[in-house]
Amino acid sequence: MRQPTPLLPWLLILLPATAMVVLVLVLSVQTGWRSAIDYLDIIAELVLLGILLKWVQTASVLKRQQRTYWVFLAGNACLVWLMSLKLVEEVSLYNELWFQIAESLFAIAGVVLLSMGIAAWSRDYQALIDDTEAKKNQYKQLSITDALTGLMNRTAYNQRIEQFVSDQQPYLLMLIDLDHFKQINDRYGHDAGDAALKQVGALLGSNSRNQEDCFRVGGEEFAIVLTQCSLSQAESIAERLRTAIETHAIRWQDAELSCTVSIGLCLSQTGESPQTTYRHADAALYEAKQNGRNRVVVSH
Ligand SMILES: Nc1nc2c(ncn2[C@@H]2O[C@H](COP(=O)(O)OP(=O)(O)OP(=O)(O)O)[C@@H](O)[C@H]2O)c(=O)[nH]1
Repeated sequence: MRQPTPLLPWLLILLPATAMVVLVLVLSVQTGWRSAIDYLDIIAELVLLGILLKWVQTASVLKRQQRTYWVFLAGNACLVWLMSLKLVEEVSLYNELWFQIAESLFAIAGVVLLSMGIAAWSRDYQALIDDTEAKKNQYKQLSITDALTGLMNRTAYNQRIEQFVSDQQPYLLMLIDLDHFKQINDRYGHDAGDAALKQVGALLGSNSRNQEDCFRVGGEEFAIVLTQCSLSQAESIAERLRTAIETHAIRWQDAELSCTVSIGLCLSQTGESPQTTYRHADAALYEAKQNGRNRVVVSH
């Protein structure tokens, strides 16, 4: 969007003001000066003029919203013209009909344009607030989302578990780790490894009761948290997930890779810290790895 040149608004205001000063001098010579008391009016009008000019400077913060900015500026210019004419009238006693009409027109135009400016500014401001709010939510969402898989990340996992602990709600933690994942990276390259992580993540997400229950908590490690579910139900879910991954062909370019996972499952105990529950699930996962991988082990 093209920004208005900073000089132009000032010229719009200052040129007529200068013209008015010249007019005052010329008309004063013709009509003579008023009594001293009327100079109070002149001072008041000068103060108002000063305020309006200050407004022009303040309104420059609106430059991003060009239309609003120009409406404000035009409203201000009209009022500056009005004040200038009033000054001329006050100082020089010049009071012809065209002067009165011009003053009225500037007064009406000034008030209408400033009102329109204020309405437009309120709309712009509201849009800015909405935009900021939307961006804040977007950044918040990004901060808890894993960029590769699109699943919730470790931060989101920690927040969720903290919530369970503070609500004293028991939960089942399933730690899922890809088996021999290093070999996929070594054999097919890091991009193939990424593709495998994405596809396994998608599979876990779509097989979870709720996508929000599924997290990527490490390089090739995922977690699923379940509530209102018995240990044996969770074990069948884990078994179902393990089979789904084992039988899924991971597509990478023209190749189809296969991959298995080991799963450690643990039920949190009342008063237990999140770290302890995680350690128990991790120990079960380690056991699954030690016992030959591609299996589910429940922590007892
Ligand atoms: N492509 C890719 N690889 C990753 C990412 N994060 C971690 N890794 C790799 O995952 C591999 C993990 O290797 P290990 O810890 O030895 O585990 P593993 O080969 O799966 O063996 P086990 O867990 O014992 O079955 C390492 O090679 C890491 O470089 C990632 O975001 N993308």
